Amino acid sequence: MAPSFSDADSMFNFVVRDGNGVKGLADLGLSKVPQKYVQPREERIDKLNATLNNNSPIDLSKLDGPDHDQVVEEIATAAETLGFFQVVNHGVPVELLEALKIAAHSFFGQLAEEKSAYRKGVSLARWCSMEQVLRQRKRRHWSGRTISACVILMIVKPAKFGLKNAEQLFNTCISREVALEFLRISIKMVRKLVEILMGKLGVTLDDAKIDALIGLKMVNMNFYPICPNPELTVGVGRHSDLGTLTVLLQDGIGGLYVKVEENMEGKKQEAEWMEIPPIPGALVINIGDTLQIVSNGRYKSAEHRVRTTSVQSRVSIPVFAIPKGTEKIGPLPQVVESDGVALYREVVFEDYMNNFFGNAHGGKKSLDFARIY
Ligand SMILES: O=C(O)CCC(=O)C(=O)O
Ligand SMILES: [Fe+2]
Repeated sequence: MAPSFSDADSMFNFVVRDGNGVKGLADLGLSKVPQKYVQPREERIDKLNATLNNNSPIDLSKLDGPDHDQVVEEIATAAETLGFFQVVNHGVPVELLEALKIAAHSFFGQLAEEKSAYRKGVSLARWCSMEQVLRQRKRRHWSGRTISACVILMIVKPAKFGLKNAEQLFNTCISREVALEFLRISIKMVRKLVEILMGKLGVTLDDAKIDALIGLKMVNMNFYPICPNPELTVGVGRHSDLGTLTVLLQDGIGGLYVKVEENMEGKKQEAEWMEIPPIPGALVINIGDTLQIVSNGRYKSAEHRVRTTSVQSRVSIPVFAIPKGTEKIGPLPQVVESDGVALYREVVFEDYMNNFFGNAHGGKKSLDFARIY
């Protein structure tokens, strides 16, 4: 029998405590989402009012040929304007991308009891409903995700953590080799992109400095169950990513929207939302807050959000490349010198991160923590 959710806690218990996730709600076959998931009008995503980003994906293999400079230009321009672009010929084999998407579906397709082996406090490879993260919020997101910063630690050194179920996770959903390969190639690409973007600022960073910017890697798996009311809900609300760069694998369903605040001439305009459409074989790259700070505002950390879907469940797998907590993050001196002013102060990344996760912030307010002007 379907649970009745007579009070605020009973639904939370069903979704979080009992490990059913939002998927559990979706599986009840509700004809309308519970009120808690209905977003205020200004947060809803109006598909018909959004534009489509029809930029061609950037072909990274051309970095090794005569078109090198043009490709560098395309990358820098995208980072300076939208803060989002897509890449092909990135080195991750298509079969590997497919295996990752299947793994995400198979993880979330497990029974609540099976997934509970990975719940917070039980396993370092943990999964949670967005609710767990967003309990304080008035309105909830129609999605679930694994928080797998620790998965990465485990795929590298599972024994160190004494976690038997790390093996189990990787046997059930994906082989450790596949996950590691994705991480390895993605990070190689991130390193290259950081070098290129820094180069365009006139700065050459040594390996240690690049490591400082991308020292931690987190891989999440996001799951957006079928939703009866995509027009009323959000999969993930407006936010920017906190790190340096994010590499995102999205499946073919679509629903990722980026806020466009400037027109082609770089002038402020009334914000519009633009969909980043799925392109088979491509990976999405976006700039995070850290890179905006380090570049003194030259590269744009893009505000984005995700629509829910009524057709088929959607998965996405972001790799977040972020600094280590102890790193100090601030505008690069060479850039400040040429700009004549520092727009951000130097912050310890851990403080930035605590502020980022500790406060419900709509959009890009997270950057205010470091902003001077
Ligand atoms: O699912 C997506 O397309 C994007 C997810 C996202 O923005 C995130 O995990 O930070
Ligand atoms: Fe994001």
